[in-house]
Amino acid sequence: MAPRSKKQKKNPPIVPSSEKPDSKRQVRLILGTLLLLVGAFVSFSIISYLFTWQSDQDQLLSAKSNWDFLGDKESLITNWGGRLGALTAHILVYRYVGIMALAISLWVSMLGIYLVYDKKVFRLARYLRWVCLLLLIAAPLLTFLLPGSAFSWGGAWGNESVNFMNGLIGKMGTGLILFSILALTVFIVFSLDIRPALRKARSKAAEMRGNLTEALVNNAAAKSDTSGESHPVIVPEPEPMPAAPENAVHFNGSVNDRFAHAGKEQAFAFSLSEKEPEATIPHEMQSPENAAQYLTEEPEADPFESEPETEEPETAEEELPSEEPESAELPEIISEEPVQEFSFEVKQAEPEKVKEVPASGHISIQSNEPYAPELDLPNYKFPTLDLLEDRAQEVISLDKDELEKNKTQIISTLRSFGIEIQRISATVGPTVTLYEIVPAEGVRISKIRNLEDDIALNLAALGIRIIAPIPGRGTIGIEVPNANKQIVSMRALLSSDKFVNNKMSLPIALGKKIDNENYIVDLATMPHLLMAGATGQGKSVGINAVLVSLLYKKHPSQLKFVMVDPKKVELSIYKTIEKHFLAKLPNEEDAIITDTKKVINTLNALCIEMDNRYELLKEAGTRNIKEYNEKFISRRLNPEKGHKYLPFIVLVVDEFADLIMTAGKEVEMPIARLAQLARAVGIHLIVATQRPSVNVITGTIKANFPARIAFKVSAKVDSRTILDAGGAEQLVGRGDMLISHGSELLRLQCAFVDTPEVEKIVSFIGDQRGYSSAFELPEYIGDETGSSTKTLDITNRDELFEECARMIVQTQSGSTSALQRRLNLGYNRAGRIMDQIEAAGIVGPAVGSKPREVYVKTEAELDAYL
Ligand SMILES: Nc1ncnc2c1ncn2[C@@H]1O[C@H](COP(=O)(O)OP(=O)(O)OP(=O)(O)O)[C@@H](O)[C@H]1O
Repeated sequence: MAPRSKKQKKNPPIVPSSEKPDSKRQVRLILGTLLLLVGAFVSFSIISYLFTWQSDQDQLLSAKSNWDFLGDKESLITNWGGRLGALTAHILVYRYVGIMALAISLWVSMLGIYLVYDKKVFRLARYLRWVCLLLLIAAPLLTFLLPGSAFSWGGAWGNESVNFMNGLIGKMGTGLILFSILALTVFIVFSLDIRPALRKARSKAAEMRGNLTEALVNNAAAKSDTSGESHPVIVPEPEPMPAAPENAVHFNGSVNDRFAHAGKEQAFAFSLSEKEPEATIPHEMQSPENAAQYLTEEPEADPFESEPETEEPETAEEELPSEEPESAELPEIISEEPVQEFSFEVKQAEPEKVKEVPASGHISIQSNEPYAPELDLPNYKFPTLDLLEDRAQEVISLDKDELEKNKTQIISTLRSFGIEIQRISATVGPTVTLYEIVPAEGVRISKIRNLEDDIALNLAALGIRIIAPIPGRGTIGIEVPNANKQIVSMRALLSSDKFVNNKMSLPIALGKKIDNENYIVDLATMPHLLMAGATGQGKSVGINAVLVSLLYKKHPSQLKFVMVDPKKVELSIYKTIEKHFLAKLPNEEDAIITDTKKVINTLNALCIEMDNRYELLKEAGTRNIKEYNEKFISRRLNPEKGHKYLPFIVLVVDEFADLIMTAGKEVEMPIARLAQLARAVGIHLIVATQRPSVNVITGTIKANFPARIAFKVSAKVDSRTILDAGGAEQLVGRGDMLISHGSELLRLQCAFVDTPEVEKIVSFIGDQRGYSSAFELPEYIGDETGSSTKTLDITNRDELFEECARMIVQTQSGSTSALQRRLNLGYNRAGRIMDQIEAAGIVGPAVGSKPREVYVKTEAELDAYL
């Protein structure tokens, strides 16, 4: 057959690879593997880019060059393909052809597979045509259809071509042209499919014609029968199947019709034979078997098939339906054209696949892998215990003489006031020893309580505290400071089982109780901490103990600190861990806030963060941060709807009195609001002050800080201000403290951690790879302070603010994506500038994906405004 010989010319028989020169095969194999890997990597990176572009784009665009970006070890890239993946996807998608770049990478993978297998697994030439067509048409179409989208669906090509066409023929014209091209393409593609359908329709018409003829003939015969006359019946040509082979090739449906109806519907066969008079193989079509054989050979003659497949005849033979002329599978089976059409459908399905893969890969809902926030910094190492001093040797042995002396003195003192006791026992703590007495029957406790000062005077010791009675013990306690005080080792606390193996959200090792039990509590349940005490009594050490505990237990992705240090020296040591653990306002230089004005903005930003978090919790149907994060980790929340893993935020204010003195209500109000509400959303406060007066620790503050720590204070009234009870004035200093938590009042010796140790810990953390910048708090644009706040905002504006505002006024389109494209800005920066432009009243609020309304109509108006 002519077509067969043509094919043989086109595709010489495949030489088994073993017969080929080895080196050639090896080169193909290596090249194929390389292409396959490159294609897979680029596809993977592009899919990832769909989800990670927002966070990576700023860094990509701010890098001086691509090489700089690739070499920047500090940059924190979220693309699954790392820096190279992010850059490749960015170039292909953003700078060139948009999401259609995926078609290129898939094609490269196919080419790789082809080279590796050494045979035509895919129809590469045809697919290449498709890729080109997609790149040309789909990119502008996507840009046209998604005009306000921040994501560059059509890439630079899509944007430029649509912009050009918009300018040239307007939006309507662009739409018309694009859709016409689309319709034309679809028509060209589908025209291959229309012909079998047309053929089928024709054959149906012919069949009907045949039936009609037959009916007429029968009718005529019946009439002649009734009239008694006998006329010869003229029936159209009786040849069963006069179809031409070309016909069989191009119009398979009708061919099958033909052999299915062969012998039954002569008129049908006849009608076809009329159209294809040069029929040469009608006999081959007489049986389905023959027809199958015949048909399987036909594709080779298909003039539309540029790359006939060697495997296809087998498939055709397997799938050939024997009787069903209208089988939907028929085109696939017997002709190349339908295969071509089918492959088109597959290609259409490819973008769907792309949609699915990211959905499962990124959007939590479909992935089974729990989300791990630690993967932000997978190589982060927690500080080691050897960074802390080993103070185990400093444990002071119990002085029996001292104990005996104190016991005798207590008994004789009480006796001198007419108080007899039944029993006395002692518990030796790190700083004080607790003597517990059981008074003789009939002794009134109030009598002992009233004698507190006299007993202390008689014992001639500083720091005596009488607890009458000890709640829940039925005894009266007398705390007497030890002559030799023991330093509570932070290292011992942090290595204790209670600290290492607890399930607390924010465990803090505060110190040791009198009975030497480690006091480790969960800051999340406290939920805020107020620390007060006279200067030099151990407040800073206390804050360091809390911060160090958290640093030893939490990963940077789980915890952020907002540090306020009006004294400028206490917390500055933590600057080293800015990129790991600190949070700050956008565009703010220092993460440790020392300026009162900035403190107000920061506190208000925290309130915004709190409100935002409440919104997220509400949307997620959760009641607190724990439930929310659990839901997020188990991938039941969609990050595309703004859900994200929420780290705990701990606000540390070192000198609260100073802030209240300078800013008063402006500071007190947000602090009170945060203290009241922020607990559920994981924002906790640690506020310290050395002036525990009532105008600093106001009723509002006190009411919202159930956990309060008092170091030694100078007067009983201060102790009452802090704890609502006396006792803090009796403390001995150097970390000796009272903690009031709920109804409990406990005496603790604070764990000691020295500044050099903290320095070692923070530099251990700071030396590791961190985030690209500190955790960003929401921007706060003050409005209560009127013009002064506005002036402050102007100074904080992005340097491209004016340029962007001008561009928006010129184009009269408040589109963030346009800012991104034209000024080569990252998503976040463009969004921030747009917010500033909105705050300046130049554009209106965001309305879905549409551009914002522009309020300023002319440049002159804008100049006047600026
Ligand atoms: N827990 C402790 N164990 C042992 N010594 C301590 C402890 N806490 C504090 N000290 C001693 O007390 C000194 C002063 O402590 P710290 O600097 O914490 O006081 P402060 O209350 O912060 O003072 P200021 O308000 O003036 O900064 C420390 O240098 C240390 O020697």
